[in-house]
Amino acid sequence: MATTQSQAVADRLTALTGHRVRLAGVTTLGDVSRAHLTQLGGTGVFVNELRSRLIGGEIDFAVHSLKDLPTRQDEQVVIAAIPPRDDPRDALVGTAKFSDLAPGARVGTGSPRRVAQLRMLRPDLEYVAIRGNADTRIGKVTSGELDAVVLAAAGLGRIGREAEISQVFEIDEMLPAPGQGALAVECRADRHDLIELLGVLDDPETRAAVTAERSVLAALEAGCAAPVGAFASGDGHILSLTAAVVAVDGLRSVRTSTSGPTPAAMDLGRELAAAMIAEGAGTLMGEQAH
Ligand SMILES: NCc1[nH]cc(CCC(=O)O)c1CC(=O)O
Repeated sequence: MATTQSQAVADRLTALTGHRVRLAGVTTLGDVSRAHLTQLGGTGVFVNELRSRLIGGEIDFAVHSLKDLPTRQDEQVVIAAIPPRDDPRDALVGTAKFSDLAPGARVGTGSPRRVAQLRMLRPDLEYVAIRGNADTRIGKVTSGELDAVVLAAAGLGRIGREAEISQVFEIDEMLPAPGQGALAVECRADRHDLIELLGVLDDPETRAAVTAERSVLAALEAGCAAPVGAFASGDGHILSLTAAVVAVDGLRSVRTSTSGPTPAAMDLGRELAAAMIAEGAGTLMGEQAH
């Protein structure tokens, strides 16, 4: 997935600027370790290795899945571009549609956000914690070990396995992770010419949407492993933002929506998070902080 999405960004940059791009593959701890992501310190494990190569000058820019970026920005690097977003939704790869799975069916996902929301929809299924890349996860369905797995539709599209999707969850039933489906193109903060060059890849509408979503996450002081979903979309002027915190038992949730002027995306997220905390979101998250 990382190679495909990096190559797509490289090709687009070449098409728009004429600059040739050479891919430098980087294997991170997150790729090789079998430990659960939460034990490795979250998805920051994918990001830190790339950032240290940027800072060391070994590579000029890095392509990340935006949802894997910690909300606190490292000041030595900047997000020079956020390209147009792919499908932000979650998808089921399985033997049947979600509503048609038999009671007790085994559904794999490593994400507390997904488990919590799936439990709200189908408390009668068994949720199994899994890790590994998309191929490994899908393999557990093919082998019969699991009846279904839930993955990001965008990731499945990037690895050419969208044909195996049995159902795409609507945003209303399953709020995606903040930034899901979007990419971030990062470079060193002192490379002004490069920042300008990479700017051709930026999609302001996507940037505004993911800014609002990530601002909710930051204001809730939550990370990528938190059961927090957020999604924003707009018409270029007004941004609509919905966010939810769901207890992993799937019994309680705080869900709120708001809308406001697109340039105020950051404030919109912050205000929504404050409203969620007032409704008890902090308590819900605190319960799973152990
Ligand atoms: N945490 C891993 C990760 N990071 C980005 C994606 C998918 C692509 C995307 O959301 O941009 C995935 C896999 C998944 O959630 O299924």
